[in-house]
Amino acid sequence: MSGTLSAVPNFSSEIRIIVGAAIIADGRVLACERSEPAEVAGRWEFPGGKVEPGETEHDALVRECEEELGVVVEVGERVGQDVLLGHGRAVLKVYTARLVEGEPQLIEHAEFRWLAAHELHTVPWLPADAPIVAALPKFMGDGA
Ligand SMILES: Nc1nc2c([nH]c(=O)n2[C@H]2C[C@H](O)[C@@H](COP(=O)(O)OP(=O)(O)OP(=O)(O)O)O2)c(=O)[nH]1
Repeated sequence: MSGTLSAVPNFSSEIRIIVGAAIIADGRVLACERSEPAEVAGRWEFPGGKVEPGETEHDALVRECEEELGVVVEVGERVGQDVLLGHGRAVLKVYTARLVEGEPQLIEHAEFRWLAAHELHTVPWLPADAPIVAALPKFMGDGA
């Protein structure tokens, strides 16, 4: 060991990518209530999670929607910009998606709701989602 930190992989500088799916059907988006961990339980989010090593963002979205909701989705366009999370240690990227197989099941979430554009403010989103929620209506068509 040289005693310098340069020989040690600096995991702290790695930025995790979190992907979220804004699943849209008939002008409504699927909002999901987190059941855990305690700090975020009761807050609402887009289904999704961390991109695993070797996985594309697209693959991660498809996998997370299957794990969390039991559905197959087709991934569409980016919604809004990257949102920094955890003091810059992670970045949230949200994409539109549409259901191609199955109906959402409550597997990991406490509740879900299909919200029209004018109802987006009716649930307490995770704070980081605010700019994404603001950008969403133009992707939702005429469902208000
Ligand atoms: N899925 C998702 N996560 C979000 C959103 N907004 C937001 O701040 N987050 C944060 C909450 C968490 O700190 C992190 C995602 O972590 P997660 O626990 O859902 O990821 P995961 O499913 O891969 O988790 P795990 O299997 O490793 O426990 O991103 C959002 O809209 N969707």
